[in-house]
Amino acid sequence: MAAAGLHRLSFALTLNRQVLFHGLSRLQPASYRFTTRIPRMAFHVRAGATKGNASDQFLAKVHDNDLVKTAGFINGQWVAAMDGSTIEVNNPATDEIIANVACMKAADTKSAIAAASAAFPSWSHKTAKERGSVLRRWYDLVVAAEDDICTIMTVESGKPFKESKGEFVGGAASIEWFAEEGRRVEGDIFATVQQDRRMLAIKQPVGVVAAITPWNFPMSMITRKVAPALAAGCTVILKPAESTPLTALALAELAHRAGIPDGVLNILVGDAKAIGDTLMESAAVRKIGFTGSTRVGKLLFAAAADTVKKVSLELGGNAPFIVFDDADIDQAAAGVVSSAFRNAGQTCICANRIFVQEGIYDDFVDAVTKKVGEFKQGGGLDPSTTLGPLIGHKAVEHVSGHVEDAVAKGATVTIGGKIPDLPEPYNKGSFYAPTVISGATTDMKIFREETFGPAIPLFKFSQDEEAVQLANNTEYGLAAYFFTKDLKRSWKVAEALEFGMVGVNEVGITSEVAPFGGIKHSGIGREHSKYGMDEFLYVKYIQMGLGY
Ligand SMILES: NC(=O)c1ccc[n+]([C@@H]2O[C@H](COP(=O)([O-])OP(=O)(O)OC[C@H]3O[C@@H](n4cnc5c(N)ncnc54)[C@H](O)[C@@H]3O)[C@@H](O)[C@H]2O)c1
Ligand SMILES: O=CCCC(=O)O
Repeated sequence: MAAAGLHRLSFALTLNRQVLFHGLSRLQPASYRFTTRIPRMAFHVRAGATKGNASDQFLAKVHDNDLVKTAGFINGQWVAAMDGSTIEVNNPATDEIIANVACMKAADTKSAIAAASAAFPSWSHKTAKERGSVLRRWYDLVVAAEDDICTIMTVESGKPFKESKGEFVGGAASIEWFAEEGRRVEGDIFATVQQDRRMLAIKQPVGVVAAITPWNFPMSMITRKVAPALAAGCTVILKPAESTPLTALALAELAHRAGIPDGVLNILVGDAKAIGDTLMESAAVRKIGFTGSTRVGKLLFAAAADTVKKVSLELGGNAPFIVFDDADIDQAAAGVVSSAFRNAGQTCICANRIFVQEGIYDDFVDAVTKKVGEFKQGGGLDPSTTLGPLIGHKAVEHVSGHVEDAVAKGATVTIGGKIPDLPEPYNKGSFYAPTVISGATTDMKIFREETFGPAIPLFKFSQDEEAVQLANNTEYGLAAYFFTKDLKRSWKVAEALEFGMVGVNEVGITSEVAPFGGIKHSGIGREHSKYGMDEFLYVKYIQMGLGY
């Protein structure tokens, strides 16, 4: 990959200007020196900096150890917040500050809206092939920077490096998929009802798109919105989560190097409410693509009404996982553990409520408890770590509140149920021990609410209908899973589950080729696949009169 050689991207974590950690692109293999004490993080861009362009500015900021204060990307320029304010970014495994980034607000947001609006006419008039080629270059540069991006993700989100790699593969695949999919946007020609008229429909980009993303997947939640929006011909203002902005900034730098024109992709880091309100009030912003909590999603949904924006919302989940008595217990236990403890339980599609048929209940509790006992908690850059921290101490309180409530109502903790004893510096991190709860019942918080942490409750059921009724007994409708070897049961249960996605004998359901999204309070709209492209297009009906 020639571009990677010329435009090699490297990131350095610096302490008192002494480089403690250095991640390099795959052309120059990384020599990692792990440290847990990283009070300050800087992106270090080495090559590809042509004098006077934004990469050069980026480089200069890094040399001043100053990027941390700018960190907004508007109209192809790295900019500070207009009021000069900054916010801290923490490593949740150690609670140490790794960066201070710009805290942008309403005035910065207005400037990004102006840039995205000005860039829209020329970007939307490019051919799909031209846009696809730029996206493909972005994909190539992202792939060349894989280890750097995974390192950043791990340090700012806490997820183990191996999990960052997993997210990276999916996140990069979204760019590749939509780079290709843009060329397959097609319209319709309708059979005419009058001899002197022709009727057809074309699809056009909706305009300026606001994308707001969460911290639990710092890369893939971004690429699955930004890539289809850009492929469709829209321009974008992205607001990543304030706790994980660094991955987004790396993606912006690579997008710039790939040739995405100024103003087409803008990044705002900072005050969520001020940025969100300004984006939602703006008549120029024609679409909001949001992933995050159901609470914030509902606020944005209501706010979008005023300017009648197109909306897609990927919100919270409370996924059921049903294990029928004919299932392979080991496979089902492995499935539960891999789904429920992915990203330390902080995945919207994590198995959250496990329903086990009574004949196999005790064996299943034992199998899951044994598997959960194999996790090793610690810092994500340590290769032996298999379970990372939660995003913050509040999240630990939320999970422990669910566990305490379950125990108070009669459940038994078979493993975990506490804050683990970890050595320095992880004793300051936001860890909760992986936890299994047996004897769970429907009056417990853990049944009704999204736990979003490493604790799973096991409920007992006897009949198939009862399992489906329990599974559907939630306001959420994102993902559901079940394990059985019975074909007839598979169809009946898959069709009866009120969820946007169903995994049958499988938990790895996310793919760029398949529609991702929920129903009920889990959201509206779909990401990925051909449906994910439609979210950024509107249909225009054209009638041609031939009788003039
Ligand atoms: N359905 C999905 O695809 C999916 C994927 C990942 C996460 N999630 C959900 O996300 C939640 C966890 O993420 P989170 O805690 O970051 O969610 P969150 O709703 O607190 O934050 C999400 C984003 O919204 C921003 N935000 C917060 N308040 C805002 C406001 N008033 N206006 C505009 N933006 C605002 C945040 O800064 C962040 O960028 C969980 O509920 C999880 O299930 C859903
Ligand atoms: O948190 C939600 C995203 C999960 C995924 O992409 O598999």
